Amino acid sequence: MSSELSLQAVSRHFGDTRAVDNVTLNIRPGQFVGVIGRSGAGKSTMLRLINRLADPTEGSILFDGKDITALKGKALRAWRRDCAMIFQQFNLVERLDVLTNVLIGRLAEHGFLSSMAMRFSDEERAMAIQALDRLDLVPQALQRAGTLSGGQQQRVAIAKALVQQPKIMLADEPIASLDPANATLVMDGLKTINREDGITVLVNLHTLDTARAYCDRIIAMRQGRVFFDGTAAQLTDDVVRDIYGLEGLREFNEAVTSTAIRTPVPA
Ligand SMILES: Nc1ncnc2c1ncn2[C@@H]1O[C@H](COP(=O)(O)OP(=O)(O)OP(=O)(O)O)[C@@H](O)[C@H]1O
Repeated sequence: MSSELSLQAVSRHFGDTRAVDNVTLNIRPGQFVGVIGRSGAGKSTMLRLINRLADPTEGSILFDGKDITALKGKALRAWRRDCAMIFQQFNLVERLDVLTNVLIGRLAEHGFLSSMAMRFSDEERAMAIQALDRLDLVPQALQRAGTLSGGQQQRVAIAKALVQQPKIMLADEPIASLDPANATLVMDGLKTINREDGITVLVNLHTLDTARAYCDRIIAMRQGRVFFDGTAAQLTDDVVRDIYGLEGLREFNEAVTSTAIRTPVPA
């Protein structure tokens, strides 16, 4: 199927650690997929393999039928543009204003010289303002990114990803440092983009409630393997207990409560 993302028996080992262990998944275009699991379960490594920040030890990853693990040079840069990544710590240039940070998302389209000069067209500026508008951030457009709250910074990061015009958005624990109100705004932003633009979203989450509320499909990982793959409705405590036993239920609930030990960024 066109634009399907497919992981085929993918593993990534670090010495004796099987960070990702024989994972096979097919993700249809436009799905909103949440990945949950205890710290160390392999969630980040899986996203990093998809956008080629890491390479698999075994297996292949296909998008649109093309093996993305074989891409190099220009083709690899094009894949990274198609597959935007959002990080827990926002990855913005704090001393630059919000609009410029969003425009940086366009640099993959520029040649070396125009990248160095950070020259952007009127059309690109309009695109960046429109992306900020969708995330309710136009009033902050000329403010330095470092002066925004954590939730606002994460929404800027989403706007920056959006102007890349990606086909997939990968988000590695985008709300783990945020308070609940800001976390809701960020998740709402991702959901709107998913619904309105049909962009596939794959998001690592620590809270089961968030996964249930937003995701069409939930994948739980344990020791590098897929431990559960289904809809939120299928993910009742009874189902988890039936399939995985009491130990599984305990692990499931533990897996998603570790947010409490993270330090929130002030709103
Ligand atoms: N670059 C690396 N070198 C060595 N080991 C690594 C590396 N990256 C990840 N690992 C190991 O792989 C396993 C999976 O890590 P990963 O970060 O993917 O888990 P995670 O589910 O994202 O955890 P968290 O929720 O804490 O981010 C862990 O045991 C981790 O220590």
